[in-house]
Formats: sequence, C-alpha cells, structure tokens
Amino acid sequence: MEIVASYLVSFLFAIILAIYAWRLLDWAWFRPRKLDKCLRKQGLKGNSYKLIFGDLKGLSKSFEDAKSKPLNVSDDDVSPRILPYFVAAIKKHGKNCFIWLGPKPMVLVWDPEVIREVFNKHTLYQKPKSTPLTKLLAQGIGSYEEDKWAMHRKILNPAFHTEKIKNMFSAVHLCCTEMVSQWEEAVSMKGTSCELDVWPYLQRLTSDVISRTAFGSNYEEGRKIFELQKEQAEHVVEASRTLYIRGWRFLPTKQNRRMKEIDKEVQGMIRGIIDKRVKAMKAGEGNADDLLGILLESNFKEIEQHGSKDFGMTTREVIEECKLFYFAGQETTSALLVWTMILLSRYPDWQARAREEVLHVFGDGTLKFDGLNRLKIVTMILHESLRLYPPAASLNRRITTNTKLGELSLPAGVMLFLPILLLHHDKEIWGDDAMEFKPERFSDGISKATKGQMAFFPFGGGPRICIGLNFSMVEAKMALAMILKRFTFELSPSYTHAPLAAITMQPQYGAPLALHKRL
Ligand code: HEM
Repeated sequence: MEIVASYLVSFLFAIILAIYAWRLLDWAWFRPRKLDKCLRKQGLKGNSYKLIFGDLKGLSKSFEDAKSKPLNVSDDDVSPRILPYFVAAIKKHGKNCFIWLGPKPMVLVWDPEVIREVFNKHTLYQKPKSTPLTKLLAQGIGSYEEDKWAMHRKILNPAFHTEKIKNMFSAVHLCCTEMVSQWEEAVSMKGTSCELDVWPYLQRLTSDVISRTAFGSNYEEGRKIFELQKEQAEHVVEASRTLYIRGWRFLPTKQNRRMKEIDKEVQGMIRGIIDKRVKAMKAGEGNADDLLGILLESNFKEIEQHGSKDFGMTTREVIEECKLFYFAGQETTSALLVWTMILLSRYPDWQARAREEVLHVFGDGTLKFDGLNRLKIVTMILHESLRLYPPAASLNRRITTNTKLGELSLPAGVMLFLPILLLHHDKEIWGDDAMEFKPERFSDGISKATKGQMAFFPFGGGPRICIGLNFSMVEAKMALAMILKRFTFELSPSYTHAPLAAITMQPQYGAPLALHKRL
C-alpha cells in the first residue's frame, strides 16, 4: 500500500513538473515562434527571436551607447539618443517592424489613425503589466484597467476641473515667485547676470507646486518623498530594460533590497501626511477640495458608509495614488519647462516675442489666471517644445485578445509601441522643416497643425489622456511668464546638449544658462 502511495506521489510530481516544463517551453520558445511566424506572414520585419532575452541585451546596450555621446547644441534630431534601438530597427527593417521585448514581440505603430484607435479602445489595448519591481514606483490610476480604472478616474477627475485649477492658482503663483526670487538673489550677488543650472530649480518648483496644490503641504514636507521617488525611478528604468523572471524580487540583490526599502519609507511618509490630514479633516479643518482631500473623502465616506471597496478607495489605493501623483505631477512639467527654456535660449527672437506678449497681457502688474488664456505665443511655444522634446517619448500597450488593428491581425500577447517622438518628428506629417523649431505651426491650434491627425499626442489620447494636462499647461505658462518678465536668458558655454531617456526626457548634464536681470 505504501509503495503504491509513493508511486502515486512520484507520478503526480512528475505530471506537475511536466506541466511546468511545458509552460516554460511554451513561454520561452513555442509561443514566440508562433507569434514570429504570424507577424512575418503579414509583412512585418524584425530580428530573429533569441531565446528568452530577444532584443533586450541589444536594447539595453543601445541606451548605454547613446548616453555616452552628446549631440550638437543645434541638433534637435534627438530620437537616435532617446529611442536608439527603434531608430536602428527602422533603418534595418523599415517602418513595418517589431522588436523582441524578451519573449514578447513589440510592434511599431506608425499610422496616426491606428494610434487613435488604440487610444480609444482602451479596454482592448491595455497598459503593459508592471512587474512586482516596477510596481514599487507607483501603481494607481495610471496602471489600472477597466472598472477599477473607471472608478478611480471618476473620483479623481473633479480635482482637475477648471474651477479647481483656478483655486490652485495662488499656490502656483507663490511657488513661481519663490523660484524667481532665488534667481534674482543669485543674479544680484554677481551684478546683473549670472550663470545658473536651472534644471534643479525647475524640478524643485514642480515638486513644490504638486505638494502645495495636491497635498496641501510644501516642498520641504514632500522633499524626501521626491528624492526617494526619483531614486526609485532610476531603479525602475534599469529594471524595465532587463527581463523579469518570476520570483526575482525575492532574491536579496542590492537593487531589490534598496527598491523595497525606498517603497517602505515612501509609504511610511505618505501615511504620515494622510494621518495629519485625517486629523485636520475630523477637526473640521484642512482642505477637503484638493487631491488628497478628494482621495480621503472617497476612502472614509464611501467605505465607511457603504462598507465596501466597490464604492471608493482603500487606504492602500489612496497611498498608491499619492505615490503616483507625487511622481507624475513633478517629473513631466519640469521636463517641459526645461526644454522650453533651452529652446528659447537658442531662439532669442521667439524669447523676445513671448516676453512682449507677456508684458502686453499683464503689464507690470501681477499675473492673473484669466490672462494666461490670452498667452497665444507662449502656448504655441509650449506646443512646439512638446513636439520636439515630448517629456514622454513613447507609450506601450498590450493586446489582450486576438484583434484586427488597421491592416494587421494581431494575436493576444503582442505588445504595441506608440512612438510619440518619432511621429512628432515625421517629415511626412510636419514637412521638410519637421526638425526645426517653428512655433508658428501651432498659430491656428493643434488640429490645424496636425491636419486633424493623431500626430501630436504628448499627453496621450482617448479616455486615458493625461489627467493633469490643463493643470500642467497652467503651471508651465505661469512659470514661463514670470521668468520672461524678470530675465533674459541664453545658453551658457558649459551647456552640453544631451537629452536622456529616463522615465521622461531629461537634460543629462543639466541646463546651465546665463541669466540677465531685466532692468
Ligand atoms: C507636461 C506635462 C505632462 C505630460 C507631457 C504628461 C504626459 C502624460 C501621458 C503621455 C499620459 C498617458 C500615458 C498612457 O496613455 O500610457 C499621461 C497620463 C497621466 N498623467 Fe500626465 N503628463 C503631464 C503632466 C501631468 C501632471 C501635472 C499630472 C498630475 C498632476 C499628471 C498625471 C497623470 C496621470 C494620473 C495619468 C494617468 C491617466 C489615466 O490613466 O487615466 N500628468 N500623462
């Protein structure tokens, strides 16, 4: 009897082992081969599949190589530095190509109408699944799908309505005033001009703005969170360029340990901010109207009243949203501002035109919210800066079920690559001067400039378009208007043009500018 039982156990064990071995083989070899055949049959081209890693090693090396070579200051053709592997793949295989992200093929989507379809059918074309390690930066609305995404978006949307943004105006004004006062101090110590790396100041500005407007605190309170999230983002970029093997996160590698430490620390600090606000709200104080107030209201009112998380956010979800907004609210707008300042340094005529407009709209008085809507030239400049230097250079999606997309029939499991930067620079769409800084293209608005095509999408598109779009444009206009009013600026001789592909596009060596006080 015992022998029979032991045979049975061994037999079961062998079956389980065989199932796992089959799944592994299917994941690493049979499925990629099947997908490869399917894509090539439809005319798509790419490198042949390399076991498990696909193109990942080449991808990671191409970023390292690109990082080591700065560009000429006048070179706005930044795609070989920001998307080096895709640019090389297009050269080799043409626009109808794909690369291997490990065992998954990722197809380049170039047609603006197809991109529109991908954005609009967001339940079919979903965000790529984060790995347990990349999740540590932030989850929240940016990574949820279907009902959970819809519920979070419904709760969060009111925080970004025009009326709310208008209410945030005085906080944004205060943060910008503080930054330009620091610049004035730096200048006055040297006379009427000084050289300053504006990049850390702009990062601090946007951190301060999100701290005050979304969380009712200030930069100092959130400073450690920003620093830690910034470090976490560097780990996440590194982790996302290597293959994630299931269970890897449990290994006590230096990076894994640090990522978990950061997560624990950030969560602890956010809990502290939440506890403080909860106390204030219970005492009838604190702003119930800002992002944190709205999140907490959803948390305790909905859950306490309905006793179910189907109606609101759990505390864990509130923390994840805070982590996301601390990061997304800061990283992107600072990138927009820094590239705009770099471009205006190189194009003094546009700098002068923008200043003239700001002075015309606001005179010598203080900046007012309604006046920002009248800044036509500044808006054109910001759009042209977003076209040439989009903070998010590309977006990814995954196909959840076999589907027809444009001319292609794509099986579930295929990934899509939406190359914002490449479309923004495409000569067929923008003309032969696509690589030139010409804000006048946007003089009659975005749809005229793109002829109605989905060819300019720095904020994404469809129902999942950036929730902070209007907020970041107000912030950027306000900061730029205040800077233009008080300073003229140009590139310092020490400026090195080296856009870096981090989570957003950033100046690798900062942005040292010569600032001159306007007299
Ligand atoms: C220049 C500034 C900004 C740029 C270029 C930008 C870009 C983007 C892009 C491209 C997406 C779409 C991602 C995708 O579809 O995969 C997105 C989504 C998002 N952005 Fe922004 N963003 C900016 C500012 C902000 C700000 C200031 C906030 C918050 C205060 C914010 C919060 C978010 C959130 C929460 C999402 C996810 C929306 C959803 O999935 O429903 N962004 N952003």
